Amino acid sequence: MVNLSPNGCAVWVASSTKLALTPTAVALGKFDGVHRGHQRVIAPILQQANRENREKESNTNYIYSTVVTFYPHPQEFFTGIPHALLTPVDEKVQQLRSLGIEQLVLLPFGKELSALTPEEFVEQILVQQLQCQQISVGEDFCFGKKRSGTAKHLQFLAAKYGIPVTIVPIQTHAGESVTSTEEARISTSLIRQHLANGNVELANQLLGRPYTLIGVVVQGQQIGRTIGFPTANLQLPKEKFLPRQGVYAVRVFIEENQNSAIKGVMNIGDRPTVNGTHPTVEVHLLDWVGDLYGKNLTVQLAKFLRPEQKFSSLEDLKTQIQLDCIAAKEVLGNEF
Ligand SMILES: Cc1cc2nc3c(=O)[nH]c(=O)nc-3n(C[C@H](O)[C@H](O)[C@H](O)COP(=O)(O)O)c2cc1C
Ligand SMILES: Nc1ncnc2c1ncn2[C@@H]1O[C@H](COP(=O)(O)OP(=O)(O)O)[C@@H](O)[C@H]1O
Repeated sequence: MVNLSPNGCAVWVASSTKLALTPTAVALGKFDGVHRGHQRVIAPILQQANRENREKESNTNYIYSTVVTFYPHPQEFFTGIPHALLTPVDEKVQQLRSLGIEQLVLLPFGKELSALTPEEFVEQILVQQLQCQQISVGEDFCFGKKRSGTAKHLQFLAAKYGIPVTIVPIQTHAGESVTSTEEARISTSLIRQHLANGNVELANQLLGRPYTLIGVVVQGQQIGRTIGFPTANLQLPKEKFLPRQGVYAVRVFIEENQNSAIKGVMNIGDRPTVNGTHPTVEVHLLDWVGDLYGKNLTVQLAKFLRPEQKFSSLEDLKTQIQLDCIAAKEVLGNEF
């Protein structure tokens, strides 16, 4: 599968090593979120691939900058419980493409792969199948049966094949409440925690970009237009991690218009005022009129404004949404 960007650069997505383009310079990990820490792990293989490629005259030895990850998420395989993701596959591909990665290899994570010893993983997957020339991992990377292989172990095993391994130190951030290195560690779980608490600004800092929801607009109950606030209802990938329920100030991009942001307010919740039964994600675009059904929206979260409430009338809900729009304009006002 090839995923093309608007400027024509492509990411080759291989659902098994058999379909991978080789030889490779590999960054190994789960990379959910493609956050600032992940970006540091990915950087060395971009440099390596570029250097090697410039030196090579013929295409036969072209080294593909490749992210190798596991699918489904190993936690899902071990617990049997669906694991929500900050970046489902399509969004991960988008992020990797913007970093300059050429290939994403999804290793099917199951009984077979999880039973490989570290030695077997290196020999079969990295050396034989991916023809790896260079590897980069985070300091806390674990691999192989029962997670028995460490980054240092990988370095030792790969050296036998002459493959250099870069071990990237854990990236930390300096937050106000941070008291230990562990608390300061930039991690997918810390970002999830901030999002679950509505701390969007902190999550965005750790990601190195705004947390984003990408989905297609579907029909709702058609009540929005009757109160003067039509809302585009988003259908998201089922595994997408949702932040705290409530109302947010957001920036919205319609389809391919990635350069023109529209201010908006978003509600994530069950809509108790209209006796909603399931959570929905809906966005009202400020000072904007048009048809969005079937369109793809990219919604960047800027700030959590308030929790969802049950109002005694639609009129009260409308008054509150008017206040939400004012609050959102204040948050987003000077930015575009
Ligand atoms: C900014 C904003 C804030 C909202 N806040 C609430 C809320 O606090 N409580 C609630 O029950 N519904 C809330 N909603 C959801 C509305 O109930 C919903 O948009 C309305 O019922 C229209 O739904 P429809 O798109 O299915 O027609 C909010 C929607 C928006 C856009
Ligand atoms: N400013 C706007 N923000 C969001 N959607 C809008 C806006 N103006 C028009 N629309 C259109 O109105 C639809 C939402 O109207 P609404 O009455 O809430 O219906 P539904 O319940 O189907 O979402 C959107 O899907 C979009 O096509």
